[in-house]
Parts: sequence; C-alpha cells; structure tokens
Amino acid sequence: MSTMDVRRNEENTNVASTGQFTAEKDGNQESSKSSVSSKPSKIRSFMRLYFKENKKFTFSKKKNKELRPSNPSEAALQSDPQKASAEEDKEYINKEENAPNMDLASSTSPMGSTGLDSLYVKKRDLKKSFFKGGKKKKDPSAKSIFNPQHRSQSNGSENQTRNTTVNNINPAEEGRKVVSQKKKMGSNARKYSSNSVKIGNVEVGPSSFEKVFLLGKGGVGRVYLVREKKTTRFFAMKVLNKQEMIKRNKIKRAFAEQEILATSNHPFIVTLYHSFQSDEYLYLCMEYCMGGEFFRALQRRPGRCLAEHEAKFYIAEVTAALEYLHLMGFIYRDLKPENILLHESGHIMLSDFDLSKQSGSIGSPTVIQARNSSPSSQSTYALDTKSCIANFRTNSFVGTEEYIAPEVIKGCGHTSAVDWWTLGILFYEMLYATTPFKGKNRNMTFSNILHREVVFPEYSNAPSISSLCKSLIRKLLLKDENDRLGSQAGASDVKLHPFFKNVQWALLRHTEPPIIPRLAPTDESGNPNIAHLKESKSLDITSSAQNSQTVEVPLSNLKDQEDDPFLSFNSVTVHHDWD
Ligand SMILES: Nc1ncnc2c1ncn2[C@@H]1O[C@H](COP(=O)(O)OP(=O)(O)OP(=O)(O)O)[C@@H](O)[C@H]1O
Repeated sequence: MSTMDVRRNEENTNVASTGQFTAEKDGNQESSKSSVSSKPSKIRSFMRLYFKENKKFTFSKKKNKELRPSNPSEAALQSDPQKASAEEDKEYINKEENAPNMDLASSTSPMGSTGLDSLYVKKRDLKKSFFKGGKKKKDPSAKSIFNPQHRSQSNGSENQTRNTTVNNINPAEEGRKVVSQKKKMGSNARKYSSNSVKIGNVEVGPSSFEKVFLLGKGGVGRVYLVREKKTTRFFAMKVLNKQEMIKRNKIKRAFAEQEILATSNHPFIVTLYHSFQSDEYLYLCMEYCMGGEFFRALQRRPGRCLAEHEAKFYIAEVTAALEYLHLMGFIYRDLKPENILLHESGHIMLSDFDLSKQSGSIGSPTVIQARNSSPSSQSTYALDTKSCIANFRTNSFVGTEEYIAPEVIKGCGHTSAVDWWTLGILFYEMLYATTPFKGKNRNMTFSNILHREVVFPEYSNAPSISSLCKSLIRKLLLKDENDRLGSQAGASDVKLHPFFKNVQWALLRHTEPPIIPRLAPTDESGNPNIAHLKESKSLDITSSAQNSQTVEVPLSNLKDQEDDPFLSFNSVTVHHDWD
C-alpha cells in the first residue's frame, strides 16, 4: 500500500447493502476501495451525462482533515494533545463519530458512532452511499425571517446580511433576539456581494428536495445528491446535524462555511444556491460537482500522479481560487486533493470551507510593482491580495496532518501564508503521489515539517520535474512564512514566478483541462441510461427516520434560550447571473 493509501484510509467507511454506513479500520482498506468504484460509479456516469445536458456537475467520499497540536510550541510534539487552548479547537478532542443518518425532511436524527478514538485527526471515509428519493413528506418549511411567515421581521433588503433564523418564539421576542444578535455581530458583519449574485428570501425547504444518493459524509453531516422536486434540477445538499455541531463545538464552522459560500462568486469555487434550517439540521444546497474529487482523479492516474504540465494547470486554477478567497478576506486553511472537486468540464471547484477563517475586517487590495520586473524593462504591476488580509492572524490549530504549515505547528499564529504552504504541498503531491514531509507517525511528520528541507526524489524512474518547478515548490515551502512566496503580495508573488510564465491567467477557465470526466452511455433515445439505477439500494427519505435513535438533548429546548446558537444562521436563496 502506498503512503498515500495510509494517509487517506486511516478510517474507511463502507456502504453496506442496507444503505447504512459501517466503519472499518485499516485492515479492510482494500475491500472498501473496491466498493467505491462499483455502483456509485455507474450512477456517477449517469449523472455526468445528465449534467452535461443540464450544465451541471459530481461526487465522492470523505476524509480525515483536522488535527490539533500537541501543544502550541515545537516542544509540544511530545506533549498532551488535549491541552490546546483555542476555544474553537475544542471540537478536536472529541471522538470521531459517524454522522447521523438523515432524512432531508425529517426532524429526527439517528445517531451512530464508529467508536474510534481520534484526538488528533479527523478520519477520512472513502465510501459513498446512494439513495433514491421517495414519498413526499409534510413540508417542515425552512425557518427564516425571509420566510413569508416571518417577513415582518425582515427589512426586506435583498442584501441584508444577518438574516436571523428563529423558531417557536413570539414576534416581539423574535425581534428582540434579532436585534441582540445583530449587535453581537457588530460592525464586522460582512455584506453579500451584489454585483452578480442576488441574495433573497429562502425559496425552498427540506421537503423541496428528494435524495438521490449519498455523496459523502463529514464529521457532523452528510452531503447528498438531491433533486429539486419542482425543477428536477440536481444539487449537492450538505445536511449538518445541529446536535452534533453543538456536541463537537462546530457551530462557528458551519456559519463560516455558509458565509464563504454565500459571498463567493468565482468559477473555481463551488456555488451555493440555498441555505436554510429545520429544527434539527442546517442545509447548504450547492452546485453538484459532477467530476468528483480531484483526489479520486489523481488516484486513477498512472502512478497516482500528474505530469508537470498537467499539475501546472491545476495549481494555476487553485492559485486563482486562493487569490479570490484572500481578496474576500478568507484564509482557506484546508487545501488538499480531497477538497478540490471537479466540474464536469474538468475545471476545479474548491469546496469544504468549514475550516476557513474569515478576517474581521478586510483591507483594500493595492497595486504593486511586481518583484521580478527589472528596472530597465517595462514595469509589471500586480494586484497585492496580501494587503486584504495581511494583518489578520489566527491561532487555531487546523488543517490536515501532512499539509499543516510550520507556523501552525508552532502555535505562534498564522496568516494567509498557510494557504501558499499548502499549495506547495499539493503541488508536490500531484507530481510525486506523496507529500514531502510525511513521517512514520504524526510527530515525525510534524518534525519533518518544522526541520527538514523539501527533497525531490532522484530514483531512476522518478518523475522528471523541471528546475523551475522545483524552485516554485521550494519557495512555497519555505519554513519562515515571511520568506515564503506569497508573503509579499499574495497570489501575485506566485503568479509571477517564472514557472507560470506561459500561463494565461485570464483565460484559465477557457483552457482545456488535462482530465475531462468521462460521460455515461445513452439509451436508444439518446437519454442517459438510468436503468441501472433501479438496481441500486435506495433509501426512501420518509422511512429513514425509522432507524432513528434518540438525540441526547432535545433541540427544542434551545428555542427557549436567548442564545440559540443557530439563531443567526442565514436562510437565503442565491440567484446567479446564469439562473
Ligand atoms: N458540491 C459537491 N458536489 C459533489 N460532491 C460534493 C459536493 N460537496 C461535497 N461533496 C462530497 O461530499 C463529501 C463531504 O463533503 P464535505 O467535505 O464538504 O463535508 P463535511 O461535512 O464538511 O466534511 P468535513 O467534516 O470533513 O468538513 C466530500 O467528500 C465531497 O466529495
């Protein structure tokens, strides 16, 4: 098994014939791998074709991702991981548990647990399940002040940013809570972009959709391929369990993800269409990325890696996406192949923003003279995205083990420079099918990250990589964040590296990607062949609650508390130019 296997498969989750997930540990990695490519791949093929026709997109599995430091110092590598202090990191000391099985239209949550003890790393699940939509259920319509029933609480502005979601309280009380929540948000409340997206009252609820199948699952939720009943359009629906979020202290993460998705409008960042909530769940209805995870695509390549010119394409697109995020005041913090989805066209779409960090206030971008433009030649000017987020430091310990930046391990605070570090790791992994600092265990990996210089394999049939490419990777992987490429002018530093000399940045999305997702066969009428879907195990959304276990704390109790943690979750529908 390759080193990559080990990293990806610390925990695998299989789709059992019942449609339920069962957790497996390392011993069963191979078997779980094979099931990944069985029925879901057929459905994926169908969906590829379907979405080709409908301008949409794929799916995949789950992974590990987060870890906590042994201590906010290098010495901490040997110390107790549970001692980290940052409030938002408390979640990491919890055991990893299976996300509950969920019914989009149900308020009952069956809870399950893999029973795995994982204090450091959020494990990766490599399985998917697929379900078929079933009977209609009574619509527990999304609760929002955008909801007509609550409209009196809204000022009606399309660009209102903090549209408080409330439930089961009287209007006077509701108004008071909205006001107090707005106060809490303070002046840092971000405004939605209004240039090409329009944010409005949420127009759907859980029962507007039917499940098609499970795309993947994370710590507190699941992502389903769903079909909107009214339009028959497909979406990826992330369903987050409130109870689990409370238990794992992940509320802020869900809010951050909604915020980033709703405010972002970029071709390489997954699009949000709706966000809403029910008593038990938060819902993020996103564009379905039909090409699946870039991670999977990489695994299917010979040697599980890409040629330099192919990797260059993806690294360029990721750079453009990071540039945009930084410009918006966000640090991504979790770049890795699993979080890069592929559009059916093969272009990348960054997803999974729950580890991202929003800067409280964002600076204005400035224009600077490019570093490598010689005084004699005509000056090159570049956008300085670093200035948007330069003063923003955060101290939580998040990331994926092999992708974590030295300054994060040291616990001395980190900036957007961590994204350039992860870009270097990603680039290396694309070329060599392994990450550069991987050690025998986590402490060795961290030690390598802190002390070892990046080494490029020299064995006889090692990939042949140009010195310019190596130079770029080395500069991205400089231990000192102040020396690292990207530390002066952000993305411009990276884009102006000579390795990218022939890249037409403005034309990236019109460049043909190296990997084009394959299309499914059609039936005699030329329609996607969906016959095999009937063979799939399906889950009637109205019956999924039958297996429910009791939730520990009735969420309805929260409704009586002034500090309902989900009060300010934005329930919105986002209209895009192309809708
Ligand atoms: N828009 C999408 N289109 C297709 N597949 C998606 C989409 N969003 C997520 N997925 C798939 O669903 C899986 C789970 O998604 P995601 O990682 O966002 O969930 P999560 O609950 O945030 O996980 P985590 O707890 O790791 O943050 C991923 O493996 C991904 O492949």
